[in-house]
Amino acid sequence: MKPIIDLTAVSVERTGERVVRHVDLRVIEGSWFGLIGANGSGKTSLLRALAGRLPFAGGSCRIAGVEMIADRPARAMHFGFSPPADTLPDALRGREVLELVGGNIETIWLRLGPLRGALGLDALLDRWIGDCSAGMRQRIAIGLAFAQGHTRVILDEPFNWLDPVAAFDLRQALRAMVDNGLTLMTALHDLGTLAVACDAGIMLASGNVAMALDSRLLVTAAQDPQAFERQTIERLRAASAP
Ligand SMILES: Nc1ncnc2c1ncn2[C@@H]1O[C@H](COP(=O)(O)OP(=O)(O)OP(=O)(O)O)[C@@H](O)[C@H]1O
Repeated sequence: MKPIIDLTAVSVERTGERVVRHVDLRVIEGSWFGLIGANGSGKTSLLRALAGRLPFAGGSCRIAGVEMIADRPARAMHFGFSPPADTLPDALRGREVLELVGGNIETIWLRLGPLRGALGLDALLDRWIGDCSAGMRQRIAIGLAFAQGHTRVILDEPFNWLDPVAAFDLRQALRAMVDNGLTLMTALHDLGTLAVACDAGIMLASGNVAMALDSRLLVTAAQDPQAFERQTIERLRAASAP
């Protein structure tokens, strides 16, 4: 199958230091691609560059067959991307932030589909962002990534701060949307979600691909998530050993 996102030897620099090095990855349309790796391994930097929030320092980034390595605005237009939850404006209510990004709330609900209930967004519409807990902010931030109706969405650690019920409901809703055609990329720290929900992925270590997690491996992982967790933890430990 032809990839919709095709990165070859991409690099990203932060303050002059190369933090993503010659990474290759391919994402098939209508699939969920997971990135795992130690803190500081480059997941956020790679996702932010793909979403046009940072420049690439080299390589090739083809999206739907079009080269976009040097075109940050085109990449930013192409993907839904949630802002970091702690950067949402305190002085606005949930509804105002969502409508600023996605227009009329009824249209936004249509775009969000099962995420509206999974994220409990109705209860947050009239709440000031400044009065929201970290998990409430996270719910709104995830909603924003879908508010414009993108069919390709990038989420950086979307399960952070969510309570167990919300995390479960979000995972189910995202999986249902992927089964319906959404292409999703997420950074994850939760190996259980990677095993049971993702179709493919990579493990990053010090900005390099330490392990490709292909669909065959993840099908096996879903059958025995505990064994997958043990093996992956060993790989992560080895990959981040000094
Ligand atoms: N705003 C920034 N300015 C300068 N360097 C940064 C910045 N953000 C991250 N870095 C550096 O880039 C490298 C990769 O960080 P990045 O945030 O991409 O890792 P990560 O895998 O997402 O980590 P985590 O799991 O902790 O979120 C680290 O060495 C980090 O110190």
